[in-house]
Amino acid sequence: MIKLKSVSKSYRTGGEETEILKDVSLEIDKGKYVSITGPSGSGKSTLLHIIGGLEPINSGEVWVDGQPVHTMKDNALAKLRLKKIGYVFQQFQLLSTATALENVMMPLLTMFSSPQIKKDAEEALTRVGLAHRLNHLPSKLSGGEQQRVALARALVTKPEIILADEPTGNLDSETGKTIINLLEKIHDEDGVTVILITHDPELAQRAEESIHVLDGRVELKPYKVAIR
Ligand SMILES: Nc1ncnc2c1ncn2[C@@H]1O[C@H](COP(=O)(O)OP(=O)(O)OP(=O)(O)O)[C@@H](O)[C@H]1O
Repeated sequence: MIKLKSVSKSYRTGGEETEILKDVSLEIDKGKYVSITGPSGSGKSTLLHIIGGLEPINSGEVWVDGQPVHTMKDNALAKLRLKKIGYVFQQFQLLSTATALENVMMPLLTMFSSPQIKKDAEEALTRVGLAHRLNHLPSKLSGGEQQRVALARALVTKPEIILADEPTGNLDSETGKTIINLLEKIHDEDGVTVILITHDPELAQRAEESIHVLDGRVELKPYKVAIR
């Protein structure tokens, strides 16, 4: 379960404080598929970063799987992220000098011995349909393939939560759909909690619940039947 209790977040730039999230409370049950929508600049990424322990808050509480993210020190946060959370970003964020396989092995390097790392990374890449692209550099892959590598990298640690920040934003709509289909498959098969930021209302409605961010507040609305 992910729980935010009265969370406020502001940024200070040039001596000016801008409040992005105001007294936000919400709960996301384990295994849910949730979309986050809202206008540009409303604070969607900020909210995702707060949930993932990447961004400190000004006040309130953030709980992830019973752990108090708001009070945890950097080391403990890094462990929590590594063990429980997989990230997928709009810009893929792959290491350009490393092959697909090496990119996916990266999160595991601190966790296991090397034969196991390679096997797990190959498995993750096979799962996203890239068994034939293991040794390609990102520059030799299409945008959709790069995002699939990023998805494999997020999966490889067997996370409980996948946070996806507009993963289709840099892809054409058909390629974007293949990424969303994969995310949905992973959610359905592994029971992973998925939180997806999207500007596409059609994609947002495929989730079980949607969080709408507007003027610093959030509204959580259930979709009675996920449209798939
Ligand atoms: N590190 C930062 N320092 C100062 N202001 C920031 C910082 N990060 C984000 N902001 C501001 O906070 C607001 C919310 O940003 P955020 O990226 O969360 O919005 P978003 O809803 O994800 O936007 P988009 O849909 O355009 O990606 C924006 O006005 C942004 O300029």
